[in-house]
Amino acid sequence: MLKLDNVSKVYRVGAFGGKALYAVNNVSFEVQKGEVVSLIGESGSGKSTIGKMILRLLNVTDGKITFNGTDISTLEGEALKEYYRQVQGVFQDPFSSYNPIFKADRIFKVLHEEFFPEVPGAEWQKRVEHALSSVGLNPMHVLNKYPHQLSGGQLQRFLIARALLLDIQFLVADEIISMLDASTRIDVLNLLADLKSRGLSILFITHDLSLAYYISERAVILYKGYVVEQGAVERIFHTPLHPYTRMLMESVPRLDRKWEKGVTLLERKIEEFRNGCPYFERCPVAEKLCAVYRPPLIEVETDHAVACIHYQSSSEVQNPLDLVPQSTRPTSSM
Ligand SMILES: Nc1ncnc2c1ncn2[C@@H]1O[C@H](COP(=O)(O)OP(=O)(O)OP(=O)(O)O)[C@@H](O)[C@H]1O
Repeated sequence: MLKLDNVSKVYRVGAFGGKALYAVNNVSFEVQKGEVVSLIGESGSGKSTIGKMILRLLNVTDGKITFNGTDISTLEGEALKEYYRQVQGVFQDPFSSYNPIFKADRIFKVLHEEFFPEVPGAEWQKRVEHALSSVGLNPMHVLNKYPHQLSGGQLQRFLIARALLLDIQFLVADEIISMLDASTRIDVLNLLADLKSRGLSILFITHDLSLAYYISERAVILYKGYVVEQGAVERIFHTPLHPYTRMLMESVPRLDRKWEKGVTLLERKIEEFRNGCPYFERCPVAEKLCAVYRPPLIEVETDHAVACIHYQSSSEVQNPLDLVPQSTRPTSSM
């Protein structure tokens, strides 16, 4: 359904845009119909940039995004409008999507005028009420109110209802539950699960591995714009391979044990680093070679790929400076 092929995004930064910042680097993955794929990574790893490129809010610098086989960068006019009927996004801060001087349900009026001007008002009202009910809201309680009179969870559901009115096939859900309280979180998560069971595909953007495990079938782990691990969420959750994914797993608080270990920060000299593994600075098991060698994603078992030198056989490793010829597979203590 939706496919990213070697997608990169470069921002021009610094004085007069003289420096290139690779926010997303050569990322490839696919989301099938009715599938939820989680895009996981810490702040600044490029998650939102990917979401915005899918929603055509940002152009792709390199590579291609296709939706049902069509390169989305070629869409214009009616074809682009049709794309937005099928692909929509909901973002982290629900309040920022509303203008506080207008009632919250204005988003439905705008949608009516823009996409469905031929539908009579009474019929549209019925559709709005139906969409609100299907996201668990009582139309009587939430219509005709200003944004400040509704909770974050209700506003978030409004946005999902808006997407449903378009009869979308693909939803980009960018950190949509991070601002909600625990009970509302679970409601919105269950709503997403329900939408999935009705055939909707979702790209679920999060920094929280446990949320991803709850909702998705597949996961893509991003670090500094690179995919470091991807595959079936069960495999990643139960057998995380990349040292970064392991660190994320250690950061998940668990009720059955005291939280002792946090983020591993190592004192590794950055001067040593020359276009090597993006995780080199922080990796507890990095070798000298990792400073200069960037490992490709290698499938180590069905539906589980990792980009780490420790999972490549030494013959596959192209040592750019002929520094260290051997690398060994990690032991269970890694
Ligand atoms: N318009 C921009 N111009 C320059 N750099 C940008 C721009 N937008 C994002 N970046 C940079 O691109 C990188 C990726 O940003 P992005 O917002 O995609 O990360 P993220 O993983 O979604 O983070 P968060 O979880 O904090 O939203 C960051 O280093 C960010 O500073």
